[in-house]
Amino acid sequence: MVQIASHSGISLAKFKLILCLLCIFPTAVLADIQEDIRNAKHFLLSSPAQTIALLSPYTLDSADEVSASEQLELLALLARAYIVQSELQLASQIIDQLETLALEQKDLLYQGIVLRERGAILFIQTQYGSSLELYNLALEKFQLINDALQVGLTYNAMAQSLRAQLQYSQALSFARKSLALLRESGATAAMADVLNAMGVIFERLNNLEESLVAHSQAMDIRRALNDRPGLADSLYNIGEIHRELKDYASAEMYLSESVAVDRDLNNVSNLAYGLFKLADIQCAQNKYDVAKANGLQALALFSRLNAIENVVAANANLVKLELRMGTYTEAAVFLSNAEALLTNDMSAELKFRLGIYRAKLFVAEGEFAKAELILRNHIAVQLDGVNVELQLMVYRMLSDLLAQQGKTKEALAVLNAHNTRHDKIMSESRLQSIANVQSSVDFMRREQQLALLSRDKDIADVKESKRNFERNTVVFGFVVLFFLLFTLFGRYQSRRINFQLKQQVAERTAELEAKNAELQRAYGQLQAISQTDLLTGLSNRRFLQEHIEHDCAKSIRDYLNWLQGKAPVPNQSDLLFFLIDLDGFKNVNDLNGHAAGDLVLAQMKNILAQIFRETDYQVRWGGEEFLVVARFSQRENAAMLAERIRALIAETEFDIKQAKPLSITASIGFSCFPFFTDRPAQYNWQQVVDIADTCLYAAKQSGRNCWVGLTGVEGLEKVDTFDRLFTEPEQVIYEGWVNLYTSLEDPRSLSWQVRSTS
Ligand SMILES: Nc1nc2c(ncn2[C@@H]2O[C@H](COP(=O)(O)OP(=O)(O)OP(=O)(O)O)[C@@H](O)[C@H]2O)c(=O)[nH]1
Repeated sequence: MVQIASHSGISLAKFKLILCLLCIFPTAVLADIQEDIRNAKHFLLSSPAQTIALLSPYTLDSADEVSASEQLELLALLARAYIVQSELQLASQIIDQLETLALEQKDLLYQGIVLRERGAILFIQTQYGSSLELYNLALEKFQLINDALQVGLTYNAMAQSLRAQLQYSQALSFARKSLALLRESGATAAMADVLNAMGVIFERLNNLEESLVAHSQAMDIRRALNDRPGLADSLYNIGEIHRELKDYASAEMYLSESVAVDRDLNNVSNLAYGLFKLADIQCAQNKYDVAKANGLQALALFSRLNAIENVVAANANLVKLELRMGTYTEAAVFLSNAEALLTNDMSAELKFRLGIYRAKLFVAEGEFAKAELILRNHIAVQLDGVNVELQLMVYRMLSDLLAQQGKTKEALAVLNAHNTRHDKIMSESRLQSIANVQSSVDFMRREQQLALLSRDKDIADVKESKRNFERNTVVFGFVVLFFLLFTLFGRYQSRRINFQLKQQVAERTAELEAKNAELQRAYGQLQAISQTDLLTGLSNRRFLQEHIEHDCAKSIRDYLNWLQGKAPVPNQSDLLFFLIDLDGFKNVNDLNGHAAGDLVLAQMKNILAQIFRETDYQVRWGGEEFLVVARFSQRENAAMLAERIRALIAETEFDIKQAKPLSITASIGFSCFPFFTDRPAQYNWQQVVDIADTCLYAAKQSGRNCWVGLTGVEGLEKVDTFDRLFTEPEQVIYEGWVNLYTSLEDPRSLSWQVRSTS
């Protein structure tokens, strides 16, 4: 199965080219390295020589453009390739380089790989215990970096080591762990290798059915991956199991396919082994012709490969075949060929077998003594490593031979020796079992140590996660605090904005209210202006018309309440209407100028203010005529007020901005609303003004500087005398419909103007 490694000419040329490119195009070199590593991996199992050829140039000192990680990867690949090729010395040298670099780089992965590959070398050197220790150390490294794939691969290596130490159940347990991890890592090809190893272990445990299952699973994977060399291996292994199960037909079928694949692959070595086994199986089925043909082909191939021991073994099988066929001459030829090539360093069992065949031939030829000598030598040597069955068979052959010669006693002695040997072998087997148990205990102890390590790691992990939790809690706390502060800040901002907004709204509202008030004021002013006489500052007619109706209504209400018995006699419910007209005003203008007349008129406000309340209506009724309404007063006060007006005007010295002040008099006519207190709504306020006006006229007619007033008399028949007041006032006064008031000493001197009704 081993191929001879050689550096191909192409690779060396490539190496030189790389050295050139290293100086000129470092990036191109890097690309080449990557490609070479990829190709090297590809060839690793099918053609490790190719892997070595591709990667060796990079291990030289001059190749310093190679990065540390690439150097680690290619050294590991190279080491593996040398191990596959069984070039253990070279492999060790590469592993030393790999170790130096891995330690330098503090790279746990490659430190683990170094340990595992050293373990692999020890395994090949059959130092299984030591290899297992190294695998354990490698395992620790891979567990530290939590690399499931590498742990899986290492478990498989450990399984093989344990299998070699005949600790099959432990081996199986590791193989299963390996399988689970590799499945988890998706390393399908490696899984096939483990299944293959499991198949072998089951075979050793004599659990051939399980072995078949494992090998079949490996075969399925390899078929799916189109791994032809792997498929050939699986087919070979399955064939072997069937052979052990003595299901030769199936064994023949699988081995035939294995042979076909190897023939396709031109894998001469494997083909030779396949044909060798196939021949043996066909021999067991008594298919001597095909068996011989295949056996001869195997012999030819082994010869071509110069695999001398295998050539001897192939000859030995042909001897067995010929012996079974009874063709002793051919058997003798093959046996002579084998014996001619046999050397001391060859397998003890092979030598043993050849001895047995030679003895058989001697027996066939009647050369009993020679046969006996060989058999006795075989018994004396009792070679280790020789198949037990073969060893015991020698006893039986010798016993038979002696019995055949009538040497019954000796035959019995040999049989006894056979039994002793049998017992010894059994006892050795027991000792081996004890050794296995001891080894198992050692393993268990190691596993316990691993479990402790793992527990310590778990505790450390828990502590770490506690620390992480605490740290995360603090971080979380900060995050929460941040959000809290953020929310509070948001609220503060929102409140601030709201406050500003409220403030702005309040300001705007205040502004609006101020504007409104201003507007109201302006409107009031406008209204006041529109209802004020500009010259005198007194109200105008419009003002009176606006307000007087409301007062009249109240007055009427008050009197009606009294009349209806709802209230006592009203004493503050009369509206006293005074019409004041300046006397001879035309003369004022004429004599002093219009401006002087204006000055006189303007000073009337001050005079009226001295007599009337602010709430009374003081109106410039027109020209030099004024109307004053004393509101909610008593009609009994009217005459007194009229007199006060007259007197004050008469005694006032009007400043007309001339040398001398001006004196003037006024005539006053007055009346009251309601005119009749017991029929308050009979005359409206305009009618009352008309009555006052007729009174004023009478005062004018009666000499001026005096006053005249008329009020209705209550308790009379409700007769309308209004028109008559203008047409025949004196008659009405006389009839007693009205009360007459005047400042004239003799009311009879009053001169009434009589108007016609229209
Ligand atoms: N300076 C001035 N004179 C005015 C104003 N309004 C009216 N007059 C004048 O007042 C005078 C009123 O004259 P008349 O109606 O004849 O009455 P009088 O001269 O006062 O005579 P009697 O009323 O009969 O006493 C007119 O000459 C008008 O021009 C005014 O606002 N300013």
